[in-house]
Amino acid sequence: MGEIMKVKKTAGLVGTVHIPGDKSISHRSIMLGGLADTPITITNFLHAADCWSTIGCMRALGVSVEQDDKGVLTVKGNGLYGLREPQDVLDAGNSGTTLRLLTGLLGVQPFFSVMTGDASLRKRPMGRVVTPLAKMGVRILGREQSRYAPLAINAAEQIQGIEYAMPVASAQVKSAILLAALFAKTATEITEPVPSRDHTERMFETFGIPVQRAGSAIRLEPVKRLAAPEQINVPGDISSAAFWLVAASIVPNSRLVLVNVGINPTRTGILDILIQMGADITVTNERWSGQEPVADIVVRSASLRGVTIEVEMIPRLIDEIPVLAVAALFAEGQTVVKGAEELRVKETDRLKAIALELGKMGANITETADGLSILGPQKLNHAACYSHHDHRMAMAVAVAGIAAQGVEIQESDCVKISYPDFFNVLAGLRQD
Ligand SMILES: O=C(O)C1=C[C@@H](OP(=O)(O)O)[C@@H](O)[C@H](O)C1
Ligand SMILES: C=C(OP(=O)(O)O)C(=O)O
Repeated sequence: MGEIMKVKKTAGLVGTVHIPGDKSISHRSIMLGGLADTPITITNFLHAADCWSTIGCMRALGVSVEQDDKGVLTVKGNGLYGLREPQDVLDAGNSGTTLRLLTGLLGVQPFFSVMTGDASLRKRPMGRVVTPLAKMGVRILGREQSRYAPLAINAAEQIQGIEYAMPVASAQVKSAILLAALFAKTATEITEPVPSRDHTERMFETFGIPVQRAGSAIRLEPVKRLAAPEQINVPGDISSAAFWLVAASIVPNSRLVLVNVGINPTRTGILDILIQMGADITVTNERWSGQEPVADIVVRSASLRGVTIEVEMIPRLIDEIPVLAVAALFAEGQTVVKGAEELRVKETDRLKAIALELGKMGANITETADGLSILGPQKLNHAACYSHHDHRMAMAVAVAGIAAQGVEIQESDCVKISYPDFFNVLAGLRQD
C-alpha cells in the first residue's frame, strides 16, 4: 500500500506559485543536450521522476549530467554521433515521453539497445512509433508483434527519410520520427491530423537545426552537427499550472499568481476553455524563454458554465482533461468532451478513472467511447479515492476534495512523476 494523503476542504487559496519546469521541454533539453559537443546548462529543469528517467537513460548512453546545489544541470554530450552502447536495459520508468522519443533516437544508432518501463508503460502502445521507424529502416522487436515494451533495438544500417501521415496527433510519435530523421540519408516529411505540441521543433531551432513548417506539415533535412546554445531556461509547465487554474476558479475567495507559465499556443487549450467557461484569468508580463513564450497568470474564483470541447482542441489540453472534468462538476450546465480516446492509453485509462474516482465522491459523470459528459453543478461528498498510480488523477482528485468536502487519496505519492512538491505548495496556499 502506497502513501495516503488526506486533503481537507479549504476556505480559499491565496498566494504566489512558482510553476515548476515543463516536463516535455525538460526531457527534450536532456536528449538534445546529450547530442551536442559543447556543454549546456539547464535552469528550471523539472526535477521529477519522469525527467530523471530520461537522465538515467542518457547517462547510460555515455552522456554526463551533473547537478549543482540549486538544481541547475550541466549536460555534456559527445556530439551527434557520440552515444555509446548501454551495458544494460534502459528503464524509462513511468514515462511515455522517455520511451517513445528515445526509441526514435536509439533506432538510428550503430549499436544494440533494449528499452523498458514500469507495469503501466509496458501496457501503453508502442506500435505507433515502431511502424514509422520501421519504414525508415529501423529494426525493432517487442512484445506482441512489437506493439509493447520491452523493445529490443538492433544496430542501424541504412536509415532513410520518410513521408508519413500520422494516424494519431501525438507529439511523442512526431518527436521520435524527427529525432531519427536527423540521422537519415534523405529528408523526412510528416503531417499530423491536428497539430500537437511543437517543443521538439522549437528546440531543434535552438540547436541550429532548420525545420520547415507549413500548417500541420513538417519537413526536416538530416544534419551533421548541432549548434548548441550555452543555456536552456525551461519555462514553467502549464499542465502543472492547470491544477491551480481550476482550483482557484472553483474554490471561493481565491486569488493565485502563477509565475513563469509556458504559454506555447500548442499547449494553451486549458486557458481558452477555462476562459470560455467564465474563469477570471489574466495573462500578464508576456516574455520569451528562448523559443518558448512564457507569462505570469492571475486567477481568481469565478462562476463557471459548461462547455463543449471538440476533437481539434484535444491535443492542446490532452493532459488537463482530468482536472477539467473537476471544473465541469462545479460549472452550471453541460460539459461534453469529444475525441479524447487517447486518454485511454495514458498512465491509466483516464476516462474510466475520472468517472470511477470522482464517482466515489458522488459525481455523476457519463463516460463515452471517446470522452465525457458532465452536467453541473454537482454536490460532492468526502470519499476515499484511488490514484491508479496516475499523477494527474491524484492531483485532479485533490482539487475536487479541496473544493468540496475533502478527500483521501490512496497511492498519492505518484505526484512525484510530474509535480513532487504539489501537496506542499497546496498546504502553503490554503486559507483555513
Ligand atoms: O511529447 C510530449 O512531451 C508529450 C505528448 C503527449 O503525449 P502523446 O504524444 O502520446 O499525445 C502528452 O500527453 C505527454 O504528457 C507529453
Ligand atoms: C501522459 C503523460 O506523460 P507520458 O506520456 O510522458 O508518460 C502525462 O504527463 O500526463
